[in-house]
Amino acid sequence: MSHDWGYGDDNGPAHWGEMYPVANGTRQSPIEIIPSQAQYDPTLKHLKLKYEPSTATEIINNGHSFQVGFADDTNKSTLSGGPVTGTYRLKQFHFHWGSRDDHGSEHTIGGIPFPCELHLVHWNTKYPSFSEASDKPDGLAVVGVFLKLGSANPSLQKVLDKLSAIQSKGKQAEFTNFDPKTLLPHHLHYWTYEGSLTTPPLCESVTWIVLKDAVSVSHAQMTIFRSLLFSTEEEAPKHMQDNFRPPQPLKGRIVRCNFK
Ligand SMILES: NCCOCCOCCNC(=O)c1ccc(S(N)(=O)=O)cc1
Ligand SMILES: [Zn+2]
Repeated sequence: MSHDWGYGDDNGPAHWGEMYPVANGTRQSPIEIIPSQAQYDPTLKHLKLKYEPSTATEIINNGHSFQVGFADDTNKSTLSGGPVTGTYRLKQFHFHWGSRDDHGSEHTIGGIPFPCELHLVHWNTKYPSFSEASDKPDGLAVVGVFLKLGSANPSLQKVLDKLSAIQSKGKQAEFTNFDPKTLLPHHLHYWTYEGSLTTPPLCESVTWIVLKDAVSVSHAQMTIFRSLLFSTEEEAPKHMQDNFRPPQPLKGRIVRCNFK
């Protein structure tokens, strides 16, 4: 019987290595980003994100987070440039958040967490599919965006308005005509490093691109995230919160940045 992973005391990040030994590998994510130790790399290109709103398809509560899925059978929504070679297709975006506003992100900046972190997941089109790409060293590119407490975010609200339809694990609803670009800050300055998925199977297949600038989220909006449930409709309700992995050892990796 597979021991389902989660974020509880008995199946959380401290236990993931029992089932997924790569949890103790050499390029695990997230990490603590220390700006003063990042190396400016003038050869890094600007990040090119091209998203077509019609490729958004559905919103799903998968029991660990909620995600907005995209049709990835064409190059309509892609990431290129930045630290990557070639073209990566957008597959989904999702979030990680805390039980209170003083923590919740996966990456931290100088040891400081944010209340929430957005991940936009892309796969390398040199491979035939996301699944094929997901365990290759250059298979995935994830853009991480910090959400900081401030004014309500109208673009995020369009996503949050759908959460009542997917409160329990396994529920999904149609979600289309949404442009993920509206969730990004104006400037795409970034840190980049070689890492992994931050949830099992923790594959060491991710080129991380963490944006320096954050976007806003209000306290009331954070409360909507926490109204989701980890549990199915049949189970005792467990609020979906603290669904983040803490920072992992850098193990000699260099973090580069495209800004001075
Ligand atoms: N089925 C073949 C192997 O598939 C392994 C890939 O895992 C599939 C499910 N997980 C993910 O897609 C997945 C995607 C992104 C992130 S994260 N939080 O690192 O952005 C974590 C997990
Ligand atoms: Zn994530």
